[in-house]
Amino acid sequence: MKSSLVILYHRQPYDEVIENGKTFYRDKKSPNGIVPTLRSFFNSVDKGTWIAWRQVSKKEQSSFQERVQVEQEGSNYSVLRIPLSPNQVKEFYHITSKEAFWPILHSFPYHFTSESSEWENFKEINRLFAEAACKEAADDALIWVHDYNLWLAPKYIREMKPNARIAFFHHTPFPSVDVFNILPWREEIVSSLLCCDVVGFHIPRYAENFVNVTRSLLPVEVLERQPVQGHFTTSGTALAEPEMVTKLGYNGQEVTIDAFPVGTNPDYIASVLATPEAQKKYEEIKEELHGRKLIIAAGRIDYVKGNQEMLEAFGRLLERRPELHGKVNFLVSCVSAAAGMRVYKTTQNKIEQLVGQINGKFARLDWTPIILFTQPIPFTDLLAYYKAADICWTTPLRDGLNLVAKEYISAHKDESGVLILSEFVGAAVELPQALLTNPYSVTRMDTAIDRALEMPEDEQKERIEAMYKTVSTYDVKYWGDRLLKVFGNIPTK
Ligand SMILES: Nc1ncnc2c1ncn2[C@@H]1O[C@H](COP(=O)(O)OP(=O)(O)O)[C@@H](O)[C@H]1O
Ligand SMILES: O=P(O)(O)OC[C@@H](CO)O[C@H]1O[C@H](CO)[C@@H](O)[C@H](O)[C@H]1O
Repeated sequence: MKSSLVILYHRQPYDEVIENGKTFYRDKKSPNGIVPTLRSFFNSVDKGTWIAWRQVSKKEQSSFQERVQVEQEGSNYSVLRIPLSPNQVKEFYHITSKEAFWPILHSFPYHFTSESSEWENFKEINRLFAEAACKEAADDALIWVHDYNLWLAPKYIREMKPNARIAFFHHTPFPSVDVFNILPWREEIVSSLLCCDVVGFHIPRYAENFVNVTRSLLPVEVLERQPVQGHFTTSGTALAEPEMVTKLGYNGQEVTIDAFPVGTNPDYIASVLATPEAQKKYEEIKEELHGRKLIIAAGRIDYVKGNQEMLEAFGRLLERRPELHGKVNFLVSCVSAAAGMRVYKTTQNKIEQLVGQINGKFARLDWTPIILFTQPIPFTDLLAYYKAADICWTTPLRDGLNLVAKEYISAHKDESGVLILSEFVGAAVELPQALLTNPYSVTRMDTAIDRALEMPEDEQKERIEAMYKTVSTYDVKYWGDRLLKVFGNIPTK
């Protein structure tokens, strides 16, 4: 049966685990903000298909099962898997996506290398995704493509299905025009995105950057420009934007440009925290702290996440304020998102070296300042750590949005807590009540952690309350509905 909603995202929505020869589909362990978002989204639609890749070795080919039916958390959808060889995956994701696109998307041009990239392989995999989508989609279906790994899918879909309804959501930052245009394949990428009916970004700044790139390369027409609406900060912080282009014309296609940041699910977070398991974990954490303050930083191992700068700031804090010795713990949960990422090895080594240096310098028999977790934390436990943490320190150098920040706020509803947030993450223009800081500045980082440690309880509660109102209004359902409204007639539950 054809599907009314076809989602294309390169990862599968679960971890495949083989036990005693049987395959089980378990919740994903490694950090990734898109998978839980899209899984929540599927809870509100009736049927649908998620197209992803799955690595299939030669000996697995004969038994490979293309389609998996997912029935969990009240949702019922199928996952259509595109079989890729280990080499195709390596070239598509670990190298081309992570060593060429990723540094440019996050404005690290000196990390960029295209020599090892396989553009033809990238094109072929995008074409396979497009072919699968066109086969799966009903004539009036919404085909929603996610993130940079599938930049070329819209072009192929438009060629195969001229009347298809195509949307694209860009989960990472979209950099300024002089950074993006470093990519040798820039024209092909933006002309593919201009085949969409809607191209969505987290925040207006990314949307404006995209429009500037299209105008620098192609004869696009600006059809509509509007003042930035809604809850976004429009000036006074690094990623603020007062107005944005909302409609472009190119090659006979009218393209709606929209900014709607991914949300989290505060009610679900509250329900998990209310379970006996979460409450038990929370009590254990508080007991092990013996009254010490807890700072948490959670996320993936990635140079864009700024863990090195945060650890260096924490080291300066202990140097500057000996009265804090024995009084504060810094829990750094820094997980490798996937195996085979050679770009992140250097970052992981640096983090481990810094943790060792700082602990070696300041630890006592009864106090180890930094606790480093390099394994994924089960979501229930992670929420308990958020709840127990007095401060959440989230200062990436760049980050598309950063759902960790929104999850921490959700876990602190009606309570005190402090969020230190980088100005260079998408969420910063949604959450002006966070302690916004510039992770590129030593002084600003030091000031931020000092202020966080000294913030009066009532001020903490006031800020958390205001931020909770934002994350609970602009939650993951709001995000999904925003697009469904544009396309109408997608059967929802
Ligand atoms: N140590 C960890 N173990 C398991 N999940 C984690 C860990 N740290 C973060 N996460 C989860 O990973 C996701 C990270 O999303 P986000 O902050 O948007 O960054 P990104 O999508 O770039 O990884 C969040 O949903 C968070 O719950
Ligand atoms: O598969 P990856 O590691 O390339 O994906 C990175 C992606 C999913 O983890 O992260 C982006 O999407 C998140 C959800 O929109 C966003 O919060 C995050 O900032 C982005 O890095």
